[in-house]
Amino acid sequence: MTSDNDGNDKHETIRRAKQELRKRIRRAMKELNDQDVQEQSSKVWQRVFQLPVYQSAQTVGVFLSMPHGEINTDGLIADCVQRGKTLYVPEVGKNFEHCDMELRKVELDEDPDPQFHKKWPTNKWNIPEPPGDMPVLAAQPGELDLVIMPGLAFDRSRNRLGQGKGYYDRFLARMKSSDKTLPLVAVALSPQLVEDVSIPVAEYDQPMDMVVLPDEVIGSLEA
Ligand SMILES: Nc1nc2c(c(=O)[nH]1)N(C=O)[C@@H](CNc1ccc(C(=O)N[C@@H](CCC(=O)O)C(=O)O)cc1)CN2
Ligand SMILES: Nc1ncnc2c1ncn2[C@@H]1O[C@H](COP(=O)(O)OP(=O)(O)OP(=O)(O)O)[C@@H](O)[C@H]1O
Repeated sequence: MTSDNDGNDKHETIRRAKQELRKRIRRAMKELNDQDVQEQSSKVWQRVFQLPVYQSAQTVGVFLSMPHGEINTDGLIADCVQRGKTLYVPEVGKNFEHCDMELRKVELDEDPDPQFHKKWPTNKWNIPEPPGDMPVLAAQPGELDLVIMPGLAFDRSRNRLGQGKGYYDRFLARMKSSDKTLPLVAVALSPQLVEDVSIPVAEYDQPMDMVVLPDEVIGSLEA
């Protein structure tokens, strides 16, 4: 077999293993009821609020949660607004084939609503996105102090399995062209930590600096 073919086989094996794991974790997340999600989410935010890297970050990339199967980020958003942090949120490209994503600056008024996103339009996954009349300011390399990362599953080596479109992988690759290191803090609920297998990783997958779960924090960061 040629070395080229070996490379293709390897990618195909990784892709299939990722798909299997996504199915399993999506199924496990369906078992959680709304109360489980709320309780676990607030335990995660209490841990995040104590992190020096969070406390010192002025400009933070966050995400606005999907209605189901994910940590609820309302508590995080409210805390950021109350502390006067500048927020950037995902906006996916209109061309869904390209899987392009920007993190866009959230322009808030003098007396901001901590749940501003509740009035925003939603995309095809029911995720709120910035309204058309908000100035389009996309995060540039070096601009963010911290990114709070979504993901479907994580392991103890801080590898991440995303929703499968590569949005964050591509975004982070673009943000890398800056001298400033960008701390990546992933947040997840208990069923999303896989203990029996490792997350399959390809070359473009970046490990997280920290994974914050309801009952523990994996990894560390200097403030
Ligand atoms: N809240 C939140 N916002 C985010 C992300 C995220 O993970 N969470 N993303 C992180 O990248 C991007 C959106 N990526 C997504 C990619 C796929 C699906 C999704 O549900 N896909 C399939 C699932 C079914 C299947 O394939 O089996 C679907 O369309 O139903 C959702 C979000 C940007 N915004
Ligand atoms: N930096 C990159 N440049 C180009 N293509 C990429 C890059 N990162 C990932 N991809 C492509 O994106 C697709 C999805 O990748 P993968 O399955 O690793 O997504 P994911 O990490 O689970 O998703 P996400 O980042 O959206 O949460 C793959 O086909 C992969 O080749």
